Amino acid sequence: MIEMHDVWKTYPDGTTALRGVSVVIDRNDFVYVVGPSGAGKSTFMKLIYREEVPTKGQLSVNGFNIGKLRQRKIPYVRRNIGVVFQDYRLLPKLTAYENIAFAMEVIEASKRSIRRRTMEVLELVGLKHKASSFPSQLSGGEQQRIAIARAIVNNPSVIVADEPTGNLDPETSWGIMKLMEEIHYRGTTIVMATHNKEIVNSMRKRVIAIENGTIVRDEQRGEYGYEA
Ligand SMILES: Nc1ncnc2c1ncn2[C@@H]1O[C@H](COP(=O)(O)OP(=O)(O)OP(=O)(O)O)[C@@H](O)[C@H]1O
Repeated sequence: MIEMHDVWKTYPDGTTALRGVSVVIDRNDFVYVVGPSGAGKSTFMKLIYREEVPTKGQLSVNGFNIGKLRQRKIPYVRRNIGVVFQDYRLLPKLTAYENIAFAMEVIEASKRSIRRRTMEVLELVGLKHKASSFPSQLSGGEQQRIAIARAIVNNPSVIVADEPTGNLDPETSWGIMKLMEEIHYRGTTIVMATHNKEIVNSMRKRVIAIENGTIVRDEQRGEYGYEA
């Protein structure tokens, strides 16, 4: 569960990106975060995966107070959050398989469980046959599938995805969205920032709209609500 209470974020240069955000995202929610460019969506996401810390207010993820987290607890909390970016961020010198396995090596999983689980998630994203390909040999949609496999390999309770379909054509985007739905169905909370009006309007999930650093709308089975 993610809980924010009157969360503010001002960057070191004085830009205030979030102004008093309060929200509860329950276990197994699927939430789209929408809003104009510069509204604060990425900042909202970065706070959840602790890339940034709040300037003011309370934020907890799975019961951990993110603002006051001790350094040694950070890896433990991060392990429970998978992150997916618009630009995939795969390691170019590692194969698809190695990119995924690496996330398990970092947490010192056993060789046997790495092998088993990496093949399992490759299968889930439909890319077992591309296990030995390098990112440069994969299409954008395939790279994003590998990035999603990497994000879920350690069984996180939450996936935070910041514009995961931003670089993809509509058909490929739909495939990614169906995959996210499948992951959600298997019991993972999904928080996804997106500018994709068509997808938000047809999936009818919870929609949180952020404008100028505040939540202006929070609807179950919501709509995108802006011109694309
Ligand atoms: N590291 C930073 N330092 C200073 N200002 C920042 C930083 N990151 C973001 N901002 C500013 O904070 C505000 C919110 O940015 P944010 O990236 O959260 O918006 P966004 O809604 O994700 O936008 P987009 O849809 O364009 O990705 C903007 O004014 C932005 O310029």
